[in-house]
Amino acid sequence: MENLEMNLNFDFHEIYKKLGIKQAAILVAVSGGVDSMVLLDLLQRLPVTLKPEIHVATVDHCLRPESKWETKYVEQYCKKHQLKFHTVRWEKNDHPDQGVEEAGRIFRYSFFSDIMQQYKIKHLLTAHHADDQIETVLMKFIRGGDLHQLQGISLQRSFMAEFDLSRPLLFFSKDSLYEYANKNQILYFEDSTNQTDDFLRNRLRHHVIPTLKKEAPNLLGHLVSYQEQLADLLEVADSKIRKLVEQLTTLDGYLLSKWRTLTSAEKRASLRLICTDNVGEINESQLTEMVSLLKNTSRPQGKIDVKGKYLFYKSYGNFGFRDKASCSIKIQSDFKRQLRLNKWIKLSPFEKIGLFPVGTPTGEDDDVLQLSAKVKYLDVRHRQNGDKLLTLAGPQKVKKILIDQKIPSNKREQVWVVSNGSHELLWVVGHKKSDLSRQDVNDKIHYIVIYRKISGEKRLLHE
Ligand SMILES: Nc1ncnc2c1ncn2[C@@H]1O[C@H](COP(=O)(O)OP(=O)(O)OP(=O)(O)O)[C@@H](O)[C@H]1O
Repeated sequence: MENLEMNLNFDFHEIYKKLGIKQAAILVAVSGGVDSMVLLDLLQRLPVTLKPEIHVATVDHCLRPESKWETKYVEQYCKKHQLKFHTVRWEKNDHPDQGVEEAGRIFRYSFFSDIMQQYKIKHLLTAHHADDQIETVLMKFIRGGDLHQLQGISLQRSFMAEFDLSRPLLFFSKDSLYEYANKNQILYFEDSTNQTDDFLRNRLRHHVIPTLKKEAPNLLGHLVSYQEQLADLLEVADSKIRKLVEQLTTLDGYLLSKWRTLTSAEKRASLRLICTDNVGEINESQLTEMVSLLKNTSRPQGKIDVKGKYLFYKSYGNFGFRDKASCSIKIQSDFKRQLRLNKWIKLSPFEKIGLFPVGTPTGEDDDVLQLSAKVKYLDVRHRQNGDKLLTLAGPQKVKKILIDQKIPSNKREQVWVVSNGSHELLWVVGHKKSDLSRQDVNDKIHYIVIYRKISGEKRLLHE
């Protein structure tokens, strides 16, 4: 017993030193259970050179009748030991869709961050210990998911960007914490819900972990060693994969031709990271589906529904993700306006088109179609089936022009055209002009049609 206490104290000092907190103010998350009460005791025994200014935070989740007495006990303890105490009651679940455990956790950490902001505290300490670590890793293993999660609970990580969260008891077993508490007559509460088998964590704690520990008394040592190896490998691999993804990235998504030059493992790993960056974690079978879509050279376009919210698309040279909501914004397909001399027509908040006499000044970025006096009627509308562009060589199918220019199918519908009132077009705006409109073909140019994009700044001035 004597040894144990000595060890716990000594190791705790060493670990605390490594955390780099020194004498700064800290917030300790204390539930009143054995783990956090032992942590509080150990913190107060730190040598003066390390001893921080201790604030304590306790959330009364109001889920058990006894929780208010536990909170009261922590408050009295703090008063006796001259520690600053903060508490709050959780009376309303703001995240009912999350499940009570998760919603409680969100509330707890948001309370901690409020206190930390108010008192300018940078460091939060919780009492997670080695058995929590084993339970967490087994739970991740059972539920499946991203390999990074098998690294489990870390000794220290950043928290809400501006703070850090440290778990100095992470290498101590729960048994050693009980022994320490009993030896030092530390009073603590047992959470009655911990005895039930209602939660996966409890089932692992009561039935699985004791059996594993019997087979491997140094279970935690093995776990720590695996986690260290995994952390090293992931750090090296992650930075390499990140570089690959950067090389694939363009303004329009990711470059398919470059992705196809990668090895099989690089293909999957880079795609996995692209998914995480854009839509969060995805399952491996969906990743396989995406890989085969990208590898399929006979289909230049394709899409896959992801999580009901996104579309993973391949479109000629690019691939990437789109929000389904933004893809489903329907264009007004029956839009049709006659072009009248000296009048602009607003096509969208970002673009307009107008018919003007030749000689009208145009801007550098304007797209201009020249017309002879023979033109009697002109309208502007979206592309329709059967549209053909008039050319000297005969009519050309608009669909073919757009496919040849590798315009993705969802963008093809949005293309504007200028027609003479039939399916015969003079201009597929932004893509191809009828050569019948060119100066060398027509006797004399009388009119010009100007297509102008309105930039954000100009748009504001217009509105
Ligand atoms: N009601 C509470 N008030 C203050 N701190 C708490 C409370 N409950 C738990 N904590 C802190 O969180 C640590 C982990 O507790 P527990 O394992 O019950 O929570 P968890 O929700 O499983 O974990 P996590 O908070 O990391 O998500 C405790 O050691 C303690 O420091």
